[in-house]
Amino acid sequence: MSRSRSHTGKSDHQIDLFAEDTAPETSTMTAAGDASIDINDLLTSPDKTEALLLHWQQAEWIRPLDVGFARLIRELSEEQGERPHPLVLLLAALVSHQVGRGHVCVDLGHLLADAGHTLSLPPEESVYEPLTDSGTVKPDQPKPDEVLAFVTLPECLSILEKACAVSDGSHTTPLVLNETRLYLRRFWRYEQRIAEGITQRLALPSALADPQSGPAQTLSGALGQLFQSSEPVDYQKLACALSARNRFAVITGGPGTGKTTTVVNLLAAVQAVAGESPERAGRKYRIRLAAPTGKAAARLNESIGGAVSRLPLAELPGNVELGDIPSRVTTLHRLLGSRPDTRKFRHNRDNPLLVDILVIDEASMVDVDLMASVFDALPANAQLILLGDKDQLASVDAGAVLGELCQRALQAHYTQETAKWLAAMTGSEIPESLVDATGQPMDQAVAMLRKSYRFQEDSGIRAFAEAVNTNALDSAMLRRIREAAFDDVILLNGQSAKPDPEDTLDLVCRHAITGSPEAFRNAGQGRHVNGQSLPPPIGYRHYLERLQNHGLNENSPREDWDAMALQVLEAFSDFQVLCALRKGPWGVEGLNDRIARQLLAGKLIPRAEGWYPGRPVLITGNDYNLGLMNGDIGITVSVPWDRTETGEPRYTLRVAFPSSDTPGGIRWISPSRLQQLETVYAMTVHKSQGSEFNHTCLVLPDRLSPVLTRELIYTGITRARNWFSLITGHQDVLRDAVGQQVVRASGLAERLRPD
Ligand SMILES: Nc1ncnc2c1ncn2[C@@H]1O[C@H](COP(=O)(O)OP(=O)(O)OP(=O)(O)O)[C@@H](O)[C@H]1O
Repeated sequence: MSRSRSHTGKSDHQIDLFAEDTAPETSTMTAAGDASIDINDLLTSPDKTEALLLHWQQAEWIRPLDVGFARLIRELSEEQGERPHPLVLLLAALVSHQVGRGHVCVDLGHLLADAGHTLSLPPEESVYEPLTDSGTVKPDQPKPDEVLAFVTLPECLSILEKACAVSDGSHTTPLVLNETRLYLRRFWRYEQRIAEGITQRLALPSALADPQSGPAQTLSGALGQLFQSSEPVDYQKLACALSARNRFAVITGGPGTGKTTTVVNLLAAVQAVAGESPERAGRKYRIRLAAPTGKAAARLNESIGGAVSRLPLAELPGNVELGDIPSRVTTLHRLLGSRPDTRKFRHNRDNPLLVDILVIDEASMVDVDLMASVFDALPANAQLILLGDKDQLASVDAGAVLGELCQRALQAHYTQETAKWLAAMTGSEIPESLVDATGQPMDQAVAMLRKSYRFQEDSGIRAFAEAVNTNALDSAMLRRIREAAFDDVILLNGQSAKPDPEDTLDLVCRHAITGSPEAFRNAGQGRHVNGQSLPPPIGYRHYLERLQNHGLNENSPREDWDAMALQVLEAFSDFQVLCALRKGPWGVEGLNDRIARQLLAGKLIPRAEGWYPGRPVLITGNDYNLGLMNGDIGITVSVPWDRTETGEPRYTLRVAFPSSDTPGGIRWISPSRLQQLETVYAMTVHKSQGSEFNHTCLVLPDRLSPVLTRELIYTGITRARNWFSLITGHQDVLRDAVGQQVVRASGLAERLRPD
């Protein structure tokens, strides 16, 4: 068992993983009192491993929660009369750490091959200037790759298999080992419930399977009416057909590829099939639409109404009426019936939703926990359709469900049988490149939309997003952006490779106020979109001036205040600064502070701290009492509705939020009632998911960090509807970030593969 192998070139270590059986128990070590730790010794006793974990906790490499979980495993093992192997404790803390970083599990093969990279430990604050003197990364700190350097996969698996805290899931243990993946039990269950929900649905027979059957003929007829494209392959029509056939389906596509349009057509088509079905006796399907956040739900609400009103209902079979196609979108939490202080929902296996078809938009934001709850709440034969952009950032919490389900979407991998069926339903041949005789069941339920209808062929936003997404960001593209060769994209400080940080941050503030129309091609003048002339890009001055000059007074009726607040909220959503980080001068905190001070200097706001008229706020946690959801945005307004002791009107501050119940309505909430919020002149790209802004400015810091990834840059760019500006603290950061991809450890794709 003894290993002697130099892995860093610095020293040779010998660790015997089983030495703990004979090693004398030393007194408990505390990280505080132990400056240097002998790497050879770390996996020889639970105490020493715990001391190592405490060191990592003190260095803020791992969370107290991770150490606490390892302790819990130790206690549980000892209660069962087992002295836990130190490696089990170490891995318990590391799995917990990985879950905190969005992974569903730890792949032990990857971990042992490259622990530093797999765990992102030590945390890389910067690759340009290593923070050796910052106090965060201590040179004498034993690193995970050093500690795990002599552990082999077979040894590791053998130790885990013997541990009483670990099982294959067949009985209740806090850790589950599935092949080489180690899970916290809860997350293993989430993944299992999702995989079961999908597999069970994919196996259900479809009344549409025979192209000659009545229902299939109705579907084909309805699709013919709904899609009149002259393209050789209409991918929207194909997606509709595929999703109609399956009780579980995924439609993925980039911005403006017509996900909403497709799903509205799909719902009309399936209602036509229901209307013609003798078994259903004309009874239509009960359909619900949901999105993971209030913001995403509101956006879909806006776009779906238009798409529904354009449906050629009179031309469809099955007497489809407007009321058969839902146009109200709810949040997933509201749909499932969330309850304060518990993760459990009102709707579950025992109390399923009354629904035949559920459509979830922006599904990339749904984590494994919520997705498992969706499957729990759905009746066994209900249809689930996920919509989203597979290339966007994954959910904030653990998992990357949509991304994993769409791993093979680009090449489709449709079997001959699927391709033939699709050709029969849509009337067009499926390209050979999308056909694969070895296609898997999951492949037959995924459709990718490939043409953007929102962005014109010459759109810079579209070209830039595509270049980022395909890792094809070359100097020619960057030059075009820097020189305003596109109408809609500008790199504002592209002249210098490493501009002065203070100058750059000042530039962000000036840009945030005006939107810098002069920097865009033709100063942003003369653009037309869908035949309408587009106003030039704007910044925050626009909404603040609108608020300052509202012209209302004590005698103005409440409806006028509501209408004004709505206009101000709309004006605010015309522009948004996005950034990658939370802390530091380039993060949300630093930029919010700096932009507020600049707005104060420009007399656009009366104060830069605390509550003041014009302060925009982002809700950061669900508040069921107030009916506010994480991601909701409100603007602070001074209103004359309170009275002084003498009965005179007194101006006080209220925060105006768009009403989630009444379209166009406003909820006025006193600042003191708001619990979890932050100022939102700057917002993280993560928080911006599900939102879209007329003009988006993405600020990248002056150094690379692990959060700066291709998915983050792509998500940032695709939040822009008409104008996109980029400001970067270091030009290499953009290139390097595009080279980093998010890979989340999970076993979902593996579980969906047939044995
Ligand atoms: N087949 C089509 N032919 C012409 N225009 C289309 C077609 N499909 C969609 N559009 C138009 O393209 C725009 C974007 O469509 P839609 O909102 O359905 O896309 P989306 O993928 O849902 O967008 P988002 O990225 O905002 O989620 C809309 O103006 C829509 O009317």
